[in-house]
Amino acid sequence: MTLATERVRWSAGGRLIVDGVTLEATPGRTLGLLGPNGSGKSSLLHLLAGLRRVRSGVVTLDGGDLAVIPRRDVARRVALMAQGADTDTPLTLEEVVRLGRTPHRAALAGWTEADEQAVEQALRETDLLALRARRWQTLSGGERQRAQIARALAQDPRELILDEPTNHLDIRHQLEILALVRRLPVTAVVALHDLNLAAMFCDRLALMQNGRLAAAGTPEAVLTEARIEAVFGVRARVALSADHGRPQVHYLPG
Ligand SMILES: Nc1ncnc2c1ncn2[C@@H]1O[C@H](COP(=O)(O)OP(=O)(O)OP(=O)(O)O)[C@@H](O)[C@H]1O
Repeated sequence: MTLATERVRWSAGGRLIVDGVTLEATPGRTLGLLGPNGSGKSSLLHLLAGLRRVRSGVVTLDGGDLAVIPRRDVARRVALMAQGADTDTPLTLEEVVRLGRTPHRAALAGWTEADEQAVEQALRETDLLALRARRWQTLSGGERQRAQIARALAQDPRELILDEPTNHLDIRHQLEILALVRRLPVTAVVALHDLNLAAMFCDRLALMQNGRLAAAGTPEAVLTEARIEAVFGVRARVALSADHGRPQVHYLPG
């Protein structure tokens, strides 16, 4: 068991933003969250991370109501890399990644070997060892994005929630980061805009539309031509890739 939602609703600004979503992540697998701009993906991810309270319904972690689990216990389990979390900090890249260890450290306790190893591993896996001493302000958008992912990995979560983790990355790093997420022994929920990358790297997909779940299931089941047109308003041809066997979307003009 891991993260799940049951008929979850959340509203803001007098509007229902997440409207009755029931969803279950599969332990150890990668769930991709798709949907047009403003369809409620980020809002749902914040609910899954326990950073927002549902208006009705329930978010569960291992079957228990997330809202009653102490914040620190949730932070030891669930890491969220949010969109637009970037700040102008005077810290170095490595110092930012080390912040990921905060939920695991007792008050006044020193830096441990386990903390050190988690940070080293996170820097290695995100290809950032060479940049560790760089000041945050001097990093490119993509380098910062990889550092935010490294910070989430240093948290050593069992549930890893990523909101568009690849939108600033070059194609090699997009492929590497998504392959890494799939390879890690975590339950991952990842919001993505690239339907082809989602199909390649996610075990299951959930498609949001106007705050509701329009479809959920395997990439083949979710990414049909009719659904892409209905949800995104885009005509497309979908074929199984001869190289990796997953659906690949070819967008059609007009
Ligand atoms: N705190 C808030 N107050 C008012 N409206 C909000 C708030 N948070 C989100 N919204 C609105 O809710 C809708 C869904 O936003 P959300 O960020 O969850 O969508 P999204 O699917 O992640 O979009 P994108 O693909 O553009 O990142 C949007 O219309 C947004 O403006």
